[in-house]
Amino acid sequence: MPDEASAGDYAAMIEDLRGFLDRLSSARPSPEAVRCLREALTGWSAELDRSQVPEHDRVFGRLAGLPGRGQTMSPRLEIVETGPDGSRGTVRFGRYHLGRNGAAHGGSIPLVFDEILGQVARVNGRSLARTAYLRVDYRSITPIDRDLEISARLVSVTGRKYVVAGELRDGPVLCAEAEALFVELRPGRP
Ligand SMILES: CCCCC/C=C\C/C=C\C/C=C\C/C=C\CCCC(=O)SCCNC(=O)CCNC(=O)[C@H](O)C(C)(C)COP(=O)(O)OP(=O)(O)OC[C@H]1O[C@@H](n2cnc3c(N)ncnc32)[C@H](O)[C@@H]1OP(=O)(O)O
Repeated sequence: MPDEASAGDYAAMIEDLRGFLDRLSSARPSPEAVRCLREALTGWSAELDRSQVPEHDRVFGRLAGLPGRGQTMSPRLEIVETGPDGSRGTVRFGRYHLGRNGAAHGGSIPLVFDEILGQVARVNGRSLARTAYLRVDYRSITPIDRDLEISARLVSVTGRKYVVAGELRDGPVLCAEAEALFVELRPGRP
């Protein structure tokens, strides 16, 4: 993990990256801008090639406490409250997550549910749990570019099995709901 000072920089860089992806996805850059961007990306890929590390030394997605735990794969999720019975927070789907007509892409919604529901299983579990199934019902379109409320609650625990349910809301509107089963890994199982 980075030290405290560089963790702050890393967190800010992840926010910049989210902003960049939003801008890129809603831009029509000129051919010259595309060429420049490509050159810059090629340079940064070469730089990052010099600091590749094994999985357990990665920083991306391992900064618990940061929105989205410091990763950009799923929309920006900020947990406001968490406990053994459940969690709640806010999530913002960016322009990067646009499907069509102002609605978030249907595949980006399970990503966020897997995150928040998985955290509830994790809080309750004795060891790591994996998603066995994740069912999402889309009830209404999920708008991008504004904070939505998301919640997860523990439904049942049966041996190694944790059933967790979640809701995504835009004010009074239920956008989607989900149910997932997380199964605690057997000892020694990768
Ligand atoms: C080192 C520092 C790390 C720092 C990290 C820092 C910060 C991170 C912070 C936070 C992270 C927080 C949250 C994490 C976020 C997201 C979580 C995402 C998790 C995933 O995204 S993970 C990827 C997708 N996931 C898979 O890649 C699973 C592939 N799969 C398997 O790995 C196995 O399949 C497994 C393990 C699921 C089960 O395998 P198994 O051998 O242990 O158990 P078995 O098959 O015996 O099932 C036991 C009982 O579950 C029932 N059961 C099983 N599957 C079922 C199904 N689908 N439907 C209904 N019932 C089912 C059986 O029927 C039986 O039930 P019963 O006991 O009643 O008979």
